[in-house]
Amino acid sequence: MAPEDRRVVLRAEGLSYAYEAPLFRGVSLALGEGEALALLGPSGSGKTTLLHLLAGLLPLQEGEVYWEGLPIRGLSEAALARRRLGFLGLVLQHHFLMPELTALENVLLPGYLAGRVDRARGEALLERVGLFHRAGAFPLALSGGERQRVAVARALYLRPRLVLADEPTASLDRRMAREVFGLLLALAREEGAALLVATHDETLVQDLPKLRL
Ligand SMILES: Nc1ncnc2c1ncn2[C@@H]1O[C@H](COP(=O)(O)OP(=O)(O)OP(=O)(O)O)[C@@H](O)[C@H]1O
Repeated sequence: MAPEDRRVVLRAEGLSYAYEAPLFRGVSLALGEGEALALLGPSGSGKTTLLHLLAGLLPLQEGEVYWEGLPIRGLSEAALARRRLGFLGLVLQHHFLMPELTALENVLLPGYLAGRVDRARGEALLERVGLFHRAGAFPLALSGGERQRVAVARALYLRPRLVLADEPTASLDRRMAREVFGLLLALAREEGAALLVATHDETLVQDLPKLRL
């Protein structure tokens, strides 16, 4: 690994993707420690597809993705899953919380998968997103904004180097969208995680560098 790659958390070179027809061509990007980048584009432009390629959830067609300098092409599903655990946090449009687990248990869930359960860390994150008092609540009893805040806390729990967020506030009203978005940005910055966030709402990302599809 070249020294300059150590601080580049995520790099993509010449990504092209087609389903039946070409979707995007030659997309390249680089994200350093603690940097944030907004991914913009109209509905159907391929934002979700690009995030899935960067997350190693969809096989690459053309181009390469590097996680901290390591090319992910050719890694097995098992190797990808193992590396993803400590490297990547995901926040999706739908919260994907487990309904049978409490808010705190949902935050701790990646810890169970990684064999690193730290209740105090989970509680501190819940407190940071303003939900310590809801730690024992089940997702059904939470508002949409509260669920997304739990999802943000869960994504940061394992101290990922990279957070990928796909329209994390699309299901929320304006005020709540601003609040959740602000928390996501602040938490990623505090934790030193690189953040790539796809959104169709330019007003949320005025201050961020932008990549347009
Ligand atoms: N598995 C698939 N098979 C075929 N076409 C697909 C598949 N997944 C997505 N597409 C098509 O690729 C295009 C891009 O989809 P994608 O979800 O990546 O875009 P997007 O920019 O995230 O859109 P949105 O903002 O509406 O979520 C769409 O036209 C979609 O119908």
